[in-house]
Amino acid sequence: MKIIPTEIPDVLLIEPQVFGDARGFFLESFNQRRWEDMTGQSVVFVQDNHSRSVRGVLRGLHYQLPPAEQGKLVRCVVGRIFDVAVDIRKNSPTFGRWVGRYLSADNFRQLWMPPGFAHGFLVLSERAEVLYKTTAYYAPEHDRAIRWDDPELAIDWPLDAAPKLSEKDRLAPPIAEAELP
Ligand SMILES: Cc1cn([C@H]2C[C@H](O)[C@@H](COP(=O)(O)OP(=O)(O)O[C@H]3O[C@@H](C)C(=O)[C@@H](O)[C@H]3O)O2)c(=O)[nH]c1=O
Repeated sequence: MKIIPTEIPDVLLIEPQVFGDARGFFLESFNQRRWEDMTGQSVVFVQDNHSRSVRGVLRGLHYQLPPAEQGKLVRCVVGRIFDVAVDIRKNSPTFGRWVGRYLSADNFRQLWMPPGFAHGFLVLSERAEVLYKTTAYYAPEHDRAIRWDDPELAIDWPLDAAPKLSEKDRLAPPIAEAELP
């Protein structure tokens, strides 16, 4: 497992070791002891999520307010996505900044964002299946969204057409009007 820092120190790109052979491949998608040794942080995941989306779907930017804030470890096991983490911690020196990385079934990369980040992704393949572990349970009453195309965030989504959004995401406010953690 390799940990690659990003422009935002708390957001990490993770490359698991992949053991390929004539049958296919094997990898450890998460190993708590190795994670703690390599990041120096302890983490407890309580929920695993799995979504499938078609090309052009954009889910996000989502987060949960305290006491239900979620750290997320995200990977894409079918297809390819552009995955984004936005720092929405009001007192953070990187508040409002974002990290975007391509995650795919071919590169096996994972993106880690701690609690205090909004998360979203754009699907770049015909279909994509995204799996992510979270450090807190889903809590609909604390669930919030920020608009994906907020000019203040200026996320450089690799889009060639208008994205397909949920109703909730279409109506999401800009960060300046959002209730933040
Ligand atoms: C997120 C979530 C949704 N649901 C239900 C609620 C709803 O009926 C249905 C679809 O929910 P949503 O429209 O919120 O799903 P989605 O737009 O995929 O929401 C997800 O987006 C990505 C970007 C994230 O980071 C996640 O944390 C989550 O917010 O699934 C759960 O039961 N548990 C969950 O953890």
